[in-house]
Amino acid sequence: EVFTSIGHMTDLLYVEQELLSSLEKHIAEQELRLQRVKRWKEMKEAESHVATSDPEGFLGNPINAYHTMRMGQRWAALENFLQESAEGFVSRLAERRALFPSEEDRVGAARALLRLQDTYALDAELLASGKLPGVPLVSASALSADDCFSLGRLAYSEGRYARAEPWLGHALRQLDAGAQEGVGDEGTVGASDVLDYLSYSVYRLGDVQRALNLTRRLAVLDPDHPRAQANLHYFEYEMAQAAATEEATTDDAEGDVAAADDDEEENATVPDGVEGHPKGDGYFSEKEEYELLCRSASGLMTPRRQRLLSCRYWDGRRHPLLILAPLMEEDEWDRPRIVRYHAIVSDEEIRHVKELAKPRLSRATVFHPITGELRTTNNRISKSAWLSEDENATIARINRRIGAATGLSMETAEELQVANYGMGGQYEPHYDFARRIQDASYDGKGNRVATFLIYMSEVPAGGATVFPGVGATVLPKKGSAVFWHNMLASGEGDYDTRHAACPVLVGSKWVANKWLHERGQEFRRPCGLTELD
Ligand SMILES: O=C(O)CCC(=O)C(=O)O
Ligand SMILES: [Fe+2]
Repeated sequence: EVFTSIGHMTDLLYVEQELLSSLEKHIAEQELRLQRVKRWKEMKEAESHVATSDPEGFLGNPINAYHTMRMGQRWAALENFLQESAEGFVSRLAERRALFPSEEDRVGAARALLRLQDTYALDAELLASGKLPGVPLVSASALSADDCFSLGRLAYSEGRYARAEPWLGHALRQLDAGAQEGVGDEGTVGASDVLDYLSYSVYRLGDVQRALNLTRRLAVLDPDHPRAQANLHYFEYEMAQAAATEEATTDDAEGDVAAADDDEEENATVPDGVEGHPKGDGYFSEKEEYELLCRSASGLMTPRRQRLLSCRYWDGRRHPLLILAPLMEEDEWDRPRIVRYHAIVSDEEIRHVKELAKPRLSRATVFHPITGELRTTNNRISKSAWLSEDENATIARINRRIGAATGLSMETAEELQVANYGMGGQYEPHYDFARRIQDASYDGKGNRVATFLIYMSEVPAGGATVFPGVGATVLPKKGSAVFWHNMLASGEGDYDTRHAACPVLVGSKWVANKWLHERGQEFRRPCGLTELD
């Protein structure tokens, strides 16, 4: 799929550009051909006029009669001419079809939009308009009624009626405001499709009166609609009941209402209370904590703690690479200690690394916590590539700089992992170190003792690295890197290092990870004596 990396999606823009220029050529050719057809038609019209004003006189001329006997061939020639005209372009289109995003991409992209909406609490109408923070005004064209309907239906199919309602409502308003223009069957959603889903969503959200009004509209538009009449009666009945007994609730007889898309039209059963909050106030699940941190740029750093953080020039204890050009080291967080190195890689190096990585990017995988298998999941939406220092001097230079900055041995480090995030690209909360003993040995190199995370792009909106357990937020800044230890000096994993990459709202986020391992660090970072050291 392509939606998981913005870098790969850029190829599509060139495919479209090429198709547009062949379409332009096609249109120019068509215009010439149409002119020929028109001239032919005019000539035939003149002949036909003469012929029909005196049919027998006309056919009395054997030449005219002969032409008339060839009538079939002449029209067949026109038919061929008209048919073959589209062939060149259509076959070009067919060739390119293999490069188009798949249905899996479309659904992935729709899910990404809904995820962005969840994480950043975005209004459907605002998102549909494409006017997002950090986006140049001209660059996004709005989502059509069709698009809004698909997004609403996706949320609906997951039982998320509160999420579905604004999308369906926006689709309906767009349809009411005027028909959409498209070619072929683009833009075919009708108000009755939208009303079908919207009325049921509204009903499930408890607004029976509005569900009734929408269903009335549906019944007028489409009197033979399979669900409209029955639902209409049911909603009317329920309104009457509600008027009779004040405390009548909406969900006591849900089985009688038919939901759009339901195979069994009676006994519609859709999961209850999907949007509800089962937990009491003041309790945040990790996911909520994660989303909260992603929304707030500053994290939970208090001014008092903040004062203890500082920045300094760092020469890696007089490391030869850094003596003349010390790094700017800045504290980002105190516990776990997270530091940032500014300007650790240059724009030129970044350009080069991206170029090396791009053709090798493939969908990132995650260890299954129980089986230990590597697989792709929605928790990690990015593509990545491993770059070896043996094949490239830039990679070798970056690795040496990481060694100098951290003072750790690079002998047991993994290769540089370059990642590019896709639409709504994220990596949900995880530890970088392995928790299963089987995985933690890493072929005798020991566990991932530390992470050096290089930001290779700015991210105009979203895409922060967050640590939900402690409330830390780190914003991507191109050319800088953050560094933390994943393990306590005792050799235990530091569970406070659980972290995540927030969904990218606007931009193409690139990072490079360098994971350093335990072996080789014994004299550089000695063990502690207690479990918590
Ligand atoms: O991209 C980020 O901000 C974090 C990435 C990360 O945690 C990882 O790749 O392990
Ligand atoms: Fe990570």
